Amino acid sequence: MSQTLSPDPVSDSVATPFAARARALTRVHGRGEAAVHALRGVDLELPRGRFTAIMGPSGSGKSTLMHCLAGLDQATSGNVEITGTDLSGLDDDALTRFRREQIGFVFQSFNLLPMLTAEQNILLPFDLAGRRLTKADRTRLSEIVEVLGIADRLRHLPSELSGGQQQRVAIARALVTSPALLFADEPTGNLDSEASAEVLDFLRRSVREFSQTVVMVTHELDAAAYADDVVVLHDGRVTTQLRRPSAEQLAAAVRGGAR
Ligand SMILES: Nc1ncnc2c1ncn2[C@@H]1O[C@H](COP(=O)(O)OP(=O)(O)OP(=O)(O)O)[C@@H](O)[C@H]1O
Repeated sequence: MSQTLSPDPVSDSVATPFAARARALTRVHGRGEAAVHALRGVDLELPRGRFTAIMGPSGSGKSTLMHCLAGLDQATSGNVEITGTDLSGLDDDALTRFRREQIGFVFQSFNLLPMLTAEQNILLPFDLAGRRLTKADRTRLSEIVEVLGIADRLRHLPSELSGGQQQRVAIARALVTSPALLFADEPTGNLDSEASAEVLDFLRRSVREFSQTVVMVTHELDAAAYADDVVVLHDGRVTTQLRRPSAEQLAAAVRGGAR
């Protein structure tokens, strides 16, 4: 496919070079003897327009970190800034609105609504926001579905699509509103290797071709190899940050454990 997506302006790109920033982030689940320290003081800066993978063993805090960064979970202490906005300063309604406008999500289980067509699923964020589609939105939609190779599947229900196609619909839904950040939680966990490669390749293209910022949680070394940066967690702490690591560096960092 030769088509490229046109860049969207990022509103305050001059003001903050980081799409997301966490400072001294802690998250404790439960209390007293049952308390689980899922994050133990995470400092992290995620630059705009890059593809970052978050890796680490099971239970190391990857999902908790992603949920705190995305405003789906509240940190016990510390703070998260997304495009310069401190999430702790927002009340519930403002946080919901902020998430809807600034953040896209892709989940392992696709999370498409089964009774809606692919196109209706992709346009759901506009319905939820009570927003009518502009001409520019329509143009962006056509570009995205063309690049994702699902233009001829828009009238189909999710049950009529393969797993890879369903995940591409989910990615289109996450991208259609031009979010400042796209979070992907094990996006290839339910896909075979061919469909995984397609999905990862598209996530990478969305970063290269229209400056999307993507943060992906994965435990697969092959998936992390598509990222520009890799953040490795062990026991609730960032133990390593790597820029375009080799497969060997990556494997060693994930095996490595806390230092
Ligand atoms: N709601 C919760 N209540 C209690 N403990 C929790 C809760 N959510 C997560 N935890 C604990 O926090 C720690 C970090 O969990 P988290 O799901 O963030 O890790 P993860 O690296 O994403 O793991 P996995 O790769 O298995 O999904 C784990 O010990 C987990 O059991």
